[in-house]
Amino acid sequence: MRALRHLNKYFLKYKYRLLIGIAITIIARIFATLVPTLVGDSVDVVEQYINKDITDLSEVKNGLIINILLILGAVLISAFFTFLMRQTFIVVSRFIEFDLKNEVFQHYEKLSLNFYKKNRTGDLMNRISEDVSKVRMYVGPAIMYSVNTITLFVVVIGYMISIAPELTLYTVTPLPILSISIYKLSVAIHKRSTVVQEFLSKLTTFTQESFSGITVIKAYGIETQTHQNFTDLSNTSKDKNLDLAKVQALFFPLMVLLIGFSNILVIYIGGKQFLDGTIKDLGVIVEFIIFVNMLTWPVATVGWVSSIVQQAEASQVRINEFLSQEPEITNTISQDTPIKGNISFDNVSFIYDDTNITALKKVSFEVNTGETIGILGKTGSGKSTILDLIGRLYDASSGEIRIDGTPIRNLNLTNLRESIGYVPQDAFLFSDSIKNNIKFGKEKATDDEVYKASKNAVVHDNIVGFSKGYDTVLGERGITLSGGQKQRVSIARAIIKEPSILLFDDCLSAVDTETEEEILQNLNNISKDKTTFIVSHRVSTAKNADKIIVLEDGQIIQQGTHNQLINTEGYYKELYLKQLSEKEI
Ligand SMILES: Nc1ncnc2c1ncn2[C@@H]1O[C@H](COP(=O)(O)OP(=O)(O)OP(=O)(O)O)[C@@H](O)[C@H]1O
Repeated sequence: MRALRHLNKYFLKYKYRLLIGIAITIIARIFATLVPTLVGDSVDVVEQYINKDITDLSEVKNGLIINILLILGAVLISAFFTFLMRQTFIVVSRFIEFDLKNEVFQHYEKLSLNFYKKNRTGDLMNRISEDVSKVRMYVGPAIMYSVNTITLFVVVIGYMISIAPELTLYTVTPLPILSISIYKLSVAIHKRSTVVQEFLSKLTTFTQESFSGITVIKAYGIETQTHQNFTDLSNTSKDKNLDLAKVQALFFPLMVLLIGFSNILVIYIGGKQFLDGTIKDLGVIVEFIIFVNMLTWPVATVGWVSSIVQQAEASQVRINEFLSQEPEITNTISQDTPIKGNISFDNVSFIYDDTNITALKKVSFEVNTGETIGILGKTGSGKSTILDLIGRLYDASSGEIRIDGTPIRNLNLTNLRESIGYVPQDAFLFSDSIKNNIKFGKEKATDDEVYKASKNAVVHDNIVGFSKGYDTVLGERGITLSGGQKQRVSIARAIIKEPSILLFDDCLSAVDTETEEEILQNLNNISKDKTTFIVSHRVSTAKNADKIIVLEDGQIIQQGTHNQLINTEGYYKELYLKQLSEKEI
């Protein structure tokens, strides 16, 4: 139960609704317990007529009609309050489910990239949907049935003892057996449903990955193999589901068996006591039979509820496991720290802790506001890592990164991220309209601003060429756009933000050299008062930069301007000559 304590804050938040729910439940149960008493009274009236204690038939009829009307009234009132009971408890459970999902989602968002590398998307999705649903069963049905059972027990057993204590004892004896059996069954159900849950997780992950990577699957023609893998996985999942169904199938027969046993006891013991005169009225036996049936479901729910609580506990443990993860990168500075964009790296090294790869080794350089820096180097040399460190997606392992003279960790993280326009290597577009994808960089941007940014990113003409123009909705990952179009929409998204720092990570790789030239000219105008980083594999992209650094194995091996570097023997000159000859070809 320790993990479930996490939910106490929500119980506190909805305490008034819960208290009202408890009051409603008590009222509903009191009216429900009137029914057996009234049925018993009706039997007594008939018995008295048969025994000739009452001789007037119309008196019997009147008595019965009044009882029937009272029963109808009690049933209606009880039904109405039962409806309100469900409305209260189940509605609260839906509120808590909503709150918890939001809490988990917001926490996911705060967690650093390392967390996403260690945990699979399918697992993240399952904890926020399946696990939260299991927890809802605890905050809703489990609590509702517990309050219901306790109320019914106190009211019904109290009343039964008051009219026939010995018969009560015999009648309720099988009930704990029912409760324990249902509990044992529920534990077995829980064990099997945990396995079912694991397979559901695997199936979700498999499906999600298959359809995210559908292009690769189709391109390699491995649909049959993928389908076979899916079939194998879902076959195992089906077997586990069947195992579960077998145990679940025992639930109701077991209940019916034990109810039947209690009924036989009431009839046998009650009948004997009626014959020896311990029980005066036949109506008592009828009342008891109805009471036993009334108690059976609540007693069964004791076992069922304990299993729900166990499952909720297991799910909450999984949820808490993620909630307790501290974001590695946090905002510790509350005051605003406006950012101009003078950036310096001082002996910065960085090791990816999951792979232990040293991506940067003692890197030092400086860029000032208004300057553009080009970063070149072989693949895996650490170029993207430099950009990631500027956006504080990771913190440097050693050395110091300063922005406007302040160590990056001492800057307000929100201000820092707000002042960065980042275009990643792998442009990610959301399944939304092109316009909204661009406005993602500036939510309140006007249409004119969107057009201006698109024109600067040289993608406007492409967009207006689509039949729905800027309202064209992109598929998942923007698959309706070409690689170069995606990159340019992604550039428009960054520049519409008008940030003080622009980070372009090899984002012109899928664009032809002519368009690249046009974009670079536009960027030149836009970035006059900004600090711009251009990571590239092409000399043509970086040649106009104020400064160029060349990386190899995480170290700066060359730096200078284009003119300086083409006149110096080394990687840059070789690359330049190679790419120049390719262009001539
Ligand atoms: N998220 C990560 N987790 C672990 N290691 C990583 C991660 N990202 C990059 N690396 C490793 O760090 C090194 C530097 O990678 P980085 O992406 O910075 O290189 P790059 O120069 O941008 O390469 P490319 O030109 O191919 O984009 C590489 O050896 C890479 O394998």
